[in-house]
Amino acid sequence: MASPAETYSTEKVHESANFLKSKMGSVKPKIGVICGSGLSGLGELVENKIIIKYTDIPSFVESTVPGHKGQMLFGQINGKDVVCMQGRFHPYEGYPAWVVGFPLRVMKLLGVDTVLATNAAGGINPDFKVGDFMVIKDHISFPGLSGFNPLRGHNDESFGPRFPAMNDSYDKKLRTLFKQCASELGLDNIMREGVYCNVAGPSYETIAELRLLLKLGGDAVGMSTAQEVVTARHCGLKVVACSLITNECILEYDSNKTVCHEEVLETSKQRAQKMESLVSKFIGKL
Ligand SMILES: O=P(O)(O)O[C@H]1O[C@H](CO)[C@@H](O)[C@H]1O
Ligand SMILES: Nc1nc2[nH]cnc2c(=O)[nH]1
Repeated sequence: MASPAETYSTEKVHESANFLKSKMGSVKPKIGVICGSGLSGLGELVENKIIIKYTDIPSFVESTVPGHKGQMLFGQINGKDVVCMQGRFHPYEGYPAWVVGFPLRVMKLLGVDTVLATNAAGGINPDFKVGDFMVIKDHISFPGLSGFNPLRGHNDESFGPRFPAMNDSYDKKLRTLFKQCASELGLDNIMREGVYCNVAGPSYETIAELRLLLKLGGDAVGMSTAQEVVTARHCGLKVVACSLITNECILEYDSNKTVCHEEVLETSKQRAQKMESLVSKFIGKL
């Protein structure tokens, strides 16, 4: 009989978590932060840092994408104990969906109850401008819908149910708090809310694909976050997520513009300070 594809192993998640517990000293993180492309600077907010490279953590893989540092930090942001992933894993790096979600289960075992995920995304909504922030209210995961779901395979009931609901993935109260923090920082003019389309990448989208995403109700597009959110929600973590709109999506055939990762990283660099102030304020209020 054929065996199911390789998937989570409970022992491996516990092994990673136990390794990290032995390194994180007296830090007791209830908050997990994931830094998106070019947003590793959020890690600079962490005080009294303990740094652990992904390559040293059992069952973690390498972060191969420019703008993702590939290390886990423990310490405090604005007085709150946090664990911060400076860099994430993407399916286009060749990793199965469960590997991309693996750190979220590890966070759960470390005591985390709330995850703040950030990402860089292209703006599909024509009202959005480069440099805007978009608090995510929902996602459409094309890989997830077509079988590339991190929960595929054996279900470990100790983490969550076989068929978890996802309609309330992006916590309403946390979204409101996030927007309120943006308001207090005078960022209302760049703060949006919308639907994140998760695509597999690594190629950016064609014009026809982007027009399809727009018609389907997408506001921004990127190659991450959904697998993390599905894994986090499955094991009962609360989620808030924010995209930085790093580039305009080209929807017209006569445009002479294009998109590249350098532009993505450049916009992230320009908005890093604002994102850091927002994240710090938000975490201080959790
Ligand atoms: O989603 P993050 O990791 O922020 O990065 C986004 O930016 C990269 C493409 O420029 C892709 O990895 C895409 O997902
Ligand atoms: N798929 C995709 N990912 C991105 N990440 C940052 N910008 C983009 C984009 O335009 N498309």
